[in-house]
This record gives sequence, C-alpha cells and structure tokens, in this order.
Amino acid sequence: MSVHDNAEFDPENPLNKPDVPEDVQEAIRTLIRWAGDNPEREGLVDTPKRVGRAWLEYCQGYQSDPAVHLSRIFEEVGGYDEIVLLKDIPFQSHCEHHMAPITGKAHIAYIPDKKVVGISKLARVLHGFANRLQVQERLTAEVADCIWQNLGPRGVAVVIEAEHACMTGRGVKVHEVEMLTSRMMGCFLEDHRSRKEVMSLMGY
Ligand SMILES: Nc1nc2c(ncn2[C@@H]2O[C@H](COP(=O)(O)OP(=O)(O)OP(=O)(O)O)[C@@H](O)[C@H]2O)c(=O)[nH]1
Ligand SMILES: [Zn+2]
Repeated sequence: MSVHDNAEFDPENPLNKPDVPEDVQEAIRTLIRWAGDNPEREGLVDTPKRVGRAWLEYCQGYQSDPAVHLSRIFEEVGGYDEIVLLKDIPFQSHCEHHMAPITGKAHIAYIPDKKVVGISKLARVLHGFANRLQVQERLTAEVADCIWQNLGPRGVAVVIEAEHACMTGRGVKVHEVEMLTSRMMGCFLEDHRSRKEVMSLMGY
C-alpha cells in the first residue's frame, strides 16, 4: 500500500472507511491465529479490517510532512521576543520495538525571532511526528528540529514525559514509570538562565 493511496484518509470522518487490502487483513488473521485464537469466529471476523484502519490512524503522521503546519507565519506580533510555551500537550504514539502505545504529554517552547505561528500548530507538529512508529528520543528531537528549521527562532525547548505500554503491560511490567526526554536548542542550550527559566515554566 503506498502512502498516496491513503492521502484522502480522514479518521475523524466516520463515513470514510478506507479499504484494507486483503494481504493486510491476512497478516492480521495470521497474528490472531499465532496468538491462539480463531480469526473466523464471529467476534473476530471484522477485526482484521478494524485493525488495519486503526493502524492507518495510529500512523497517520506518515501521510504528510509535519512542517506544513508551520508554513502560516505571523510576523506582526508587537515584537514579542520572550518565551512562548505550550504546556501539557497530550499525545499518543507507538514504539517501534513492540508497536505498543506510548502515552504522555509534551511541553514545547520557543523564543521567536520575528516568526510566530498559531499556537495550535505546535501541537499539530507534535502529533504529526507522534503518529508514526517512534522512539521517544527521536520524537523529541524531530519536534524540536522542525520548529528550529522552519521558524528560525532564538531558542527551542521540547520536553516529553511518557509511559511505555511495552514496559507496563509486558516485559519488565513496571507501572507508573515515566520516561523523560528533552531537546534544547539555541539560547536554551547555550544560556543556563534561559534553560532554567523555561524548565521552571514547564513545571520542573
Ligand atoms: N530508548 C528507548 N527505548 C525504548 C523506547 N520504547 C521502548 N524501548 C525499549 O526498547 C527495548 C527493546 O529491547 P529488546 O531487548 O530488543 O526487546 P525485548 O526483549 O522485548 O525487551 P524487554 O522490553 O526488556 O522485554 C526495551 O528495553 C524497551 O523498553 C523508547 O522510546 N526509547
Ligand atoms: Zn516498546
């Protein structure tokens, strides 16, 4: 299945149910059989289609470049050049090792240098990268790099706290453990006081 085939996919439209190719459905039936159940039993008959569509939705980030959200720039914001912070943005991703959910929240801050974006766009960039198979370190870096490259700001700080279901529901089975990652760029990397200020605004 090419990315292009799903270009029109809109998971928020319940009437828009994309076809799930037979080979994808068969792969899911194989997995069900391998896990120990019968994919032909009544409750599981439609499951391969549902799972296929669900994965298209979880991985919707592959359908577009998250940088598109940073293309509408406001240059007239009264010369504002202090920290802009969007805090506690919830997200879901899936780890590339087990394809298990990663759930958490992100804090995204930047100090503009003339270029400001609508604040919702920071959450859209996060979701664009989160809706892929990820490791938390790469997700954190990709969000920060995207803002850095497209807005040319004086600084970018991204902090992500998340729980990994591959550590809670299986494997080591430790609960209430969160992974914390951060990426600091520009003045947040170079200037200790700026970093301290942004971390404090983020609640650390
Ligand atoms: N650094 C990092 N590790 C992750 C992330 N998501 C999952 N992991 C880890 O990826 C590792 C994969 O380890 P492997 O030994 O290949 O796989 P495994 O045998 O299933 O490992 P266990 O989870 O320890 O049972 C595990 O330690 C996971 O906890 C992430 O976002 N970042
Ligand atoms: Zn995992």
